[in-house]
Amino acid sequence: MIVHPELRRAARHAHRTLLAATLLQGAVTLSWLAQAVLLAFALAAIAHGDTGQLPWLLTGVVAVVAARAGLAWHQRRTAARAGALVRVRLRDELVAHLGRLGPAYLTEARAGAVRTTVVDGVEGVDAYVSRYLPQLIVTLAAPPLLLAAVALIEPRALTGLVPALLLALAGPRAWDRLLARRGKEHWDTYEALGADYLEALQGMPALRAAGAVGRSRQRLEDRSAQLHRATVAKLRISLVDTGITDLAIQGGTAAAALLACWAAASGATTATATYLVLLLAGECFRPVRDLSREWHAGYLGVSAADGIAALRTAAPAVADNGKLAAEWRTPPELTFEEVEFTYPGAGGAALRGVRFTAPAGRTTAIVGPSGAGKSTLVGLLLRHHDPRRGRVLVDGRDASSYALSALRRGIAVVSQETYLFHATIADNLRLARADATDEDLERATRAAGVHDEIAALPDGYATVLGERGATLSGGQRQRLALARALLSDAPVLILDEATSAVDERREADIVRELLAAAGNRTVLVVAHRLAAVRHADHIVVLDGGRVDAQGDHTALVAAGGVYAELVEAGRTHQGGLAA
Ligand SMILES: Nc1ncnc2c1ncn2[C@@H]1O[C@H](COP(=O)(O)OP(=O)(O)OP(=O)(O)O)[C@@H](O)[C@H]1O
Repeated sequence: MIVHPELRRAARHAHRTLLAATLLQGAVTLSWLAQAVLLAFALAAIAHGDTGQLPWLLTGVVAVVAARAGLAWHQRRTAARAGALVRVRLRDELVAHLGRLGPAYLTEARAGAVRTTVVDGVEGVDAYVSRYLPQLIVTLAAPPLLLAAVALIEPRALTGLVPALLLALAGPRAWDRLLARRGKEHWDTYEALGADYLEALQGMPALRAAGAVGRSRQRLEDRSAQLHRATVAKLRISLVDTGITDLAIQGGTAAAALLACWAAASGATTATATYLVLLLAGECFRPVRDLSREWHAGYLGVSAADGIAALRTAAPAVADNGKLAAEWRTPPELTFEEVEFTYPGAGGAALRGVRFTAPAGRTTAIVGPSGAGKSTLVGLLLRHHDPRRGRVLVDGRDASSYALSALRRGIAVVSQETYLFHATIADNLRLARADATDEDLERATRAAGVHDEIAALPDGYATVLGERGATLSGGQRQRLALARALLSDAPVLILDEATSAVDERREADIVRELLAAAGNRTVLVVAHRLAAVRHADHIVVLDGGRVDAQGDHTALVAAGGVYAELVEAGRTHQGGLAA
């Protein structure tokens, strides 16, 4: 009888429907009671040889059985509706919260574990809330009423019934803590197995390339064995629990029967009362037996409850207290003011005293060696994290003063790791703007240099892509993602290594086309390869988390320093390739 606060909270999503399901469950229990009473009277009538009332009594039994069939059907439907409501609302809530947690959360949590919680865990909550909870309430309410009825007929029967009922209900409580702990251990192992499988499936090409498929399979086998052990440990406790309940039920029913027979044999009670006690004693334990059955269905929900609570209450990396709507009349200016940032748990700062302005409606390039802090800057602009010191200003206001969703809607990002979904090319593009026309799609794909390749496919824009765009080349995936970003109306466009998978010959052309298509948006281009950014209005050179220099290409080359070194390294690389 574990009632986890998270599950109680989930039940509130469908409290009316659940109340109806519980009342119907109560009505089903009452129908068993009515049947027992009618049968007791029928048996007593047979014992007395008084068969005149038998047809009415037996017709009553048939009517009760028919009514129960109808009530049980209605109860199951209502409970299923309540379960579906809870499932849908809880999943919505979790997915919305995941959106608030943003990508920063998934750098710590494992995607497969989150998937297991949101999919399997919520299914378990459905079973717990829709089947176990109504039965629990009925089990707590019905036996006391039945005991009161038995007390009125034959009080001596209570000496067998009450201790047995107390043992059946309270006995397994001694195991609750252990049961909850085993359930949690089982769930943690199940989550880890889900996470390992997802990672192994997604990383199959890397595993194969590294010749590590066998080792990965061994790891999955070990995890499966671990899950098996956790399942057996959980089952062992659960079976002890069920065993005690069964023992108490059998013992209590037998004791009540013996007492009732003894009372009848000694002439202390009538035949009707004896039959009534015999049948009602059985009914006292029916809800307990049903509860034991539903417990097994709802146990998964109890095991998953901690994980669901942890995900639902996980604190986002940034607070969403801003109210501004991010509706800029013209594309905004972006300013970094003495920005300092250290990743949680990292040894050193990723950015130190970064200060520069990306002018409104112009293109600013951010360049620098690997690890210089370029992507971190983009993350701060999108508020995946907030700076430890300093400010990021968008259109002159602190980024944190905008509502988070509005700020992120105003900034379209194409990063090195694009994400395309298992859907048609057109659907993937329309993620950015659901009402985009076919002409809008074509304009964007032309600017991103991918229209001709799409048009050459047998199904053109209706081609269904493999998961994560697996049926396209890396360069094609990136260019589709670029087209998608162009389609959005966001006034700020960020290209974070967005053309890294495109061959260098095409990169400069694509960037030129893109910037023309971007119109007067404020554009930030993060790039390793300088050919793509040399024509930017403004170039900021980052090194070791600091701004090393800024200006235009000519001035930066003339000044020497990191930028000139990067240009030189690029030339050497091209020379090496050409050689
Ligand atoms: N999630 C993280 N947790 C801890 N440290 C991080 C995290 N992400 C990045 N870093 C560290 O922050 C520093 C800046 O990383 P960042 O990704 O911003 O560099 P970058 O200039 O974009 O590099 P690249 O050109 O290789 O993509 C690096 O030292 C990196 O190791």
